[in-house]
Amino acid sequence: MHPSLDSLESVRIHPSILSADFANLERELHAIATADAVHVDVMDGHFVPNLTLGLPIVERIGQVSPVPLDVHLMIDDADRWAPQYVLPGVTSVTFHAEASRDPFALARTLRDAGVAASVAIKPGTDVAPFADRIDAFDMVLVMTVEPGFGGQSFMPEVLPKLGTLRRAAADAGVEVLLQVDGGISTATIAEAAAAGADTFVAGSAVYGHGDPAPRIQALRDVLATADTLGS
Ligand SMILES: O=C(CO)[C@@H](O)[C@H](O)COP(=O)(O)O
Ligand SMILES: [Co+2]
Repeated sequence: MHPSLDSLESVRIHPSILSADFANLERELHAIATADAVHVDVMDGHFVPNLTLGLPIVERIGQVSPVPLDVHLMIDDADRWAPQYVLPGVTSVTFHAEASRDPFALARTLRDAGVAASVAIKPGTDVAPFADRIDAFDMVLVMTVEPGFGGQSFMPEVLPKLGTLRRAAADAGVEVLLQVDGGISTATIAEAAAAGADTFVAGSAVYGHGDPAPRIQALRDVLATADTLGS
């Protein structure tokens, strides 16, 4: 596993600031200080039909956040842009396989630049090529919604991909984080954990209901009593 991930606990909650109050970002970041990382959704209006934020804002978030940044790039031409997101405070950069000409070469570039290299796959994307070369990545993000928007419904039909990846990692003898993103809540997190996920992004389940801290704890509480890591 990449050294930047060593100090984290075995189950990880990453609130997505996509559902935060963008007019009060610094306050919203401090409100999730009990999380393991903040998930930062970068959307370009091309790869997905939504536009969020880019390099200067991610750079500033990295300067003020009390927790590490888990950057999720939903942008075209990942090969060109992803390395530029290796910024202070950023511990992992996730790019979409569908937006890269060579995901394995890009992962190498990110590792060499000092961050955990992570590839994301949309619900319709075949997991096999990434399971076959699982050692190339420090994290794989299995999207549990179509990327682009927060607040969508969880897609349980993608969960078998997690088992495929978990078995591939065991066979290869490597440690890889398996992240799920989209529709994660107290109602769905246990199912994702049982399927093999260990890193959980939650946007609308954490933000927008008053204090986020009890929302983070509620997700942890469900995991504490759930089957995890595909067991
Ligand atoms: O990447 C994305 C959406 O494309 C996510 O990170 C969302 O921000 C998750 O939001 P919820 O589904 O948890 O509300
Ligand atoms: Co995301």
